[in-house]
Amino acid sequence: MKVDGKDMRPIWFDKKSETVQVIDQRFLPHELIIKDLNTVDDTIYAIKEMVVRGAPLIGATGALGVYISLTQENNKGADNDYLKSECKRLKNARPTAMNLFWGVDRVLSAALQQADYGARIKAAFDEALAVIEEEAINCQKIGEYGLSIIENISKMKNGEPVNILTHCNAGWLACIEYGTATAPVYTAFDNGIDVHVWVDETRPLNQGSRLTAWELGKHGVNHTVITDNAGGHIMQHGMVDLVIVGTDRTTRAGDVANKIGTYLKALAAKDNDIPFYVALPSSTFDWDITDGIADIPIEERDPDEIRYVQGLCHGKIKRVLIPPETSSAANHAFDVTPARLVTGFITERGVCRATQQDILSLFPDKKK
Ligand SMILES: CSC[C@H]1O[C@H](OP(=O)(O)O)[C@H](O)[C@@H]1O
Repeated sequence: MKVDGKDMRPIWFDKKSETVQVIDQRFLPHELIIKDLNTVDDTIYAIKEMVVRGAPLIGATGALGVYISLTQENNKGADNDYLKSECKRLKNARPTAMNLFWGVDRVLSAALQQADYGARIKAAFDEALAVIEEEAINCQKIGEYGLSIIENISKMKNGEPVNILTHCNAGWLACIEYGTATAPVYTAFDNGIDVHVWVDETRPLNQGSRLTAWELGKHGVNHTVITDNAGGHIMQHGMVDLVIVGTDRTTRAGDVANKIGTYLKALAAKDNDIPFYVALPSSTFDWDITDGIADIPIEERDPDEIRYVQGLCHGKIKRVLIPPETSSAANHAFDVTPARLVTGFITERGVCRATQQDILSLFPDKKK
């Protein structure tokens, strides 16, 4: 996507230095810092500490992590078991996003088909880049399919702004290009449709106020940052026409794991008869499970992410520290929205309702 006139992605292979490079999203929107990933440990750190985050991007980073493992100086010539153990370490970096397992396994499979070590490195590199380019195209298609949903609302409103609420960051920073939840927004905006986005700040790491607001601002999309708890109120007062969120893992029956707080937005949308769509590439479906509440692992992150709230106050960084001696904190990073609260899915193969039958109508190859 273009940022200040320059094409930008959250991850790329720098040909000059022959290094995988990423935007360190922990410093956005204040600073644009680029980080090299030279080792598997660098890659695991980047995923675990959310230097990179967002399901498709985590999958792409894991995919390149397999290539990095093969080219890492002290790994060259390592046997299959060692490569498989490094891939297991990569997959253990974060538990919820399905894309991580999909991306690593896909590149590992491509590599193991080559006996010659040099050919193995090339196969891993080519497959990882294929993952990246396919996910970029998939998000572009999500935008194209989601456009009609926004267009229809715009027509019903005689061109008045379509007010869309989103949670966390499911933008190009979470993917490669376009994003998932933001892809229909960017596509509608680029097609001249008047859109406005309500951006949930998304505590505790503020992916909405830090990342989604930055993205939308750079693209020129009108948006308003709100507290996480304001969503129900603005829905009740007719200020939201549509909710679109991303997902980290969705079951074959349509249960959706996404950033903590998504479930509450889905409940409020249902109560106010507001369409609630989930945008995802097929790499985010977990085809092996149906019951998301029972079977999707929910990441629990360091409670200090709650205890420390960074912000500028009179020019100084102020941290609000909840003393651990007196206050516990629980930091569940995701929740699961049951399919019954989801209006539909926007995928690279089209839009469908949130039922196993409708999902499989788009992905017949996944029928058991
Ligand atoms: C398009 S996937 C984006 C998805 O990932 C985010 O989680 P995190 O920032 O912890 O990686 C959030 O759930 C987004 O919806």
